[in-house]
Amino acid sequence: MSALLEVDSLSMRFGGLLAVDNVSFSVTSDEIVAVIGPNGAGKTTVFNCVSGFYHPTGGSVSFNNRPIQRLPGHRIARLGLVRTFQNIRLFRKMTVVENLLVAQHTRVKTNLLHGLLNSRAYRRSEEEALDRAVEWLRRVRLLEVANQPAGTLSYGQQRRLEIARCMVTAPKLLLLDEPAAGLNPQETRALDDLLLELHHGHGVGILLIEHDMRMVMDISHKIVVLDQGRPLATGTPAEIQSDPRVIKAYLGEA
Ligand SMILES: Nc1ncnc2c1ncn2[C@@H]1O[C@H](COP(=O)(O)OP(=O)(O)OP(=O)(O)O)[C@@H](O)[C@H]1O
Repeated sequence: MSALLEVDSLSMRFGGLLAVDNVSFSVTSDEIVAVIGPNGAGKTTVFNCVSGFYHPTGGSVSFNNRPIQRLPGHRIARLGLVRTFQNIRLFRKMTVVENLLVAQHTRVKTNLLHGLLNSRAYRRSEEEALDRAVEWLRRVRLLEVANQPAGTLSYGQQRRLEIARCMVTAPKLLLLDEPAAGLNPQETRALDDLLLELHHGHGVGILLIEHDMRMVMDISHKIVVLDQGRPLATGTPAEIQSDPRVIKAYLGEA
């Protein structure tokens, strides 16, 4: 299967600091790929380069065979590459369902005039957006809290809402920055199931940064290990777990 995301010789320099140094990897729509490494290894910087928050200072990023390293984040999102953040970023005062409706506004195909005239096309697209929101709330088990302000949800629920917010835009690739952070073991297991369902049931490629090694080893097909910005190893969970360089740099510390 050809790669959905191709990261080639990626580098990112901040003044004197080379935060990402010559990193290459790929993700197909058939894969769950994890990026791991000690604190400060450059994981989030790689995500920021891939999702258009930073323009890399070297190398290239292509998505569906199209170079994206110079595109702004919103254009990349429209191509089908969407992300979550380490710190949850929801509209806390809006209700859960409103968060999912807002997320779809770049997608709903109507213009301002249609909206002003309350045309049939506009109403239909709004109805479809609501149907999609409800469907995803059901899948992430948040339907019963649909009308509560997002800020009142538990941490685990907010994490699931963030994923639903990505999914209503029908992405091809989902980037998740520490999705299990702050979750209890039970919630983390539920997250495993959700990610596997997205992958199997919806054909979405997944690239995640995660410190929870149990989760990484259980659900990833491929793991990319970074250390001080540099690529240390890439392989299957079994290969990574038995790689002495990785054990020394990372797993040995855990
Ligand atoms: N905007 C920035 N300006 C300057 N330095 C930065 C910037 N963003 C990141 N860095 C530096 O780049 C290095 C890599 O940081 P990054 O956040 O990518 O690491 P990480 O692997 O995601 O770490 P963590 O696991 O703690 O989230 C760090 O030394 C960090 O201080």
